[in-house]
Amino acid sequence: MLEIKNVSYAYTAKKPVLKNIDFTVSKGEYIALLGESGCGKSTLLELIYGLMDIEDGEVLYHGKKLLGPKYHLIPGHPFMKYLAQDFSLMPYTTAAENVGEFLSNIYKDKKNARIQELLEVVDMVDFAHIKVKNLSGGQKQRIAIARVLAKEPEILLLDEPFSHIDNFRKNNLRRSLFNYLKKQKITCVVATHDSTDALSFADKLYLIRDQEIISKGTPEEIYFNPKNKYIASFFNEVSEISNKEIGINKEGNAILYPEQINIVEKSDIKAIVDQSYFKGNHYLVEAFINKTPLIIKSDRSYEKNSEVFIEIN
Ligand SMILES: Nc1ncnc2c1ncn2[C@@H]1O[C@H](COP(=O)(O)OP(=O)(O)OP(=O)(O)O)[C@@H](O)[C@H]1O
Repeated sequence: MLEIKNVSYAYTAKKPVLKNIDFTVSKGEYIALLGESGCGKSTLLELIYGLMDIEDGEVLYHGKKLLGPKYHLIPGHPFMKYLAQDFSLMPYTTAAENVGEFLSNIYKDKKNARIQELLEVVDMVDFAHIKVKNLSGGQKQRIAIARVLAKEPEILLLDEPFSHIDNFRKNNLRRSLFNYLKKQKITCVVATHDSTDALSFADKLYLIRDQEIISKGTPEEIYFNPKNKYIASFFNEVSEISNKEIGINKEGNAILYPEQINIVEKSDIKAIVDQSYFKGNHYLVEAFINKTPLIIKSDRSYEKNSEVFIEIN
């Protein structure tokens, strides 16, 4: 078990980056750290990996404190791999050589089979003999993922692992990688600002804002019970409207995803359409109740200024 215990961190005395970060990760679990750019996700991964010393709080693995660079000549730990945003590849050697760099040369066949297996996981078999400097950004990122997997780490820390990969490949790669990690029971902590990296695969999400974890739970728990609009808007378009305006006899506001609002033939709630946006298999209709905007999922578009009736699911 990996334990992050009450970790706080500041690069400079005046500005804390992380405050009281506390969570545990079981073997084989996939944890996603979700937050806006600059909220401290990379810093947290670097602290877990041991690139900086933790003055306040501690990180434990199997109950043993992990120490930072003050105590290690080479920072990091043999059972853990960290994929930073800069990939750290060797540009003048081939993709396959990069993946196999840390594998033993004694059993050549075994080494080559392992490289092949990993190139398959990241769908880069066809590029095995291309020098890394000649690969695209997304291809480099896929090779970097294969490289950190090569020596079967017990813990994998990935910082925005799909940031350079086009949507065309992203879904397949996510499926392939996370299924592989689950099969091998590799514990994984991913830092991302993209909820789609997390929703379908993560066992737990931790949302970070203003240095702290503001929400934690399974993807379903957080998606269906967001504490506020900020949290909900990580996952989807959101509308916030006072309960009274939508006929709910309760103080406060309702936070609604587009699929929770329906346009129906007749109801007591009227809205005026502003725009309809084509989304492939549905439309998002932006409509106003007085001055409050609502984003509604619909199977058709509506003319600007048309009057529609609303029902809340
Ligand atoms: N070496 C450093 N020295 C001083 N401040 C730093 C250093 N590295 C990061 N910071 C600051 O710490 C804060 C958190 O940065 P961090 O890179 O951890 O955020 P992030 O959530 O990973 O963002 P991104 O997704 O853009 O990488 C930012 O305000 C950043 O400017």
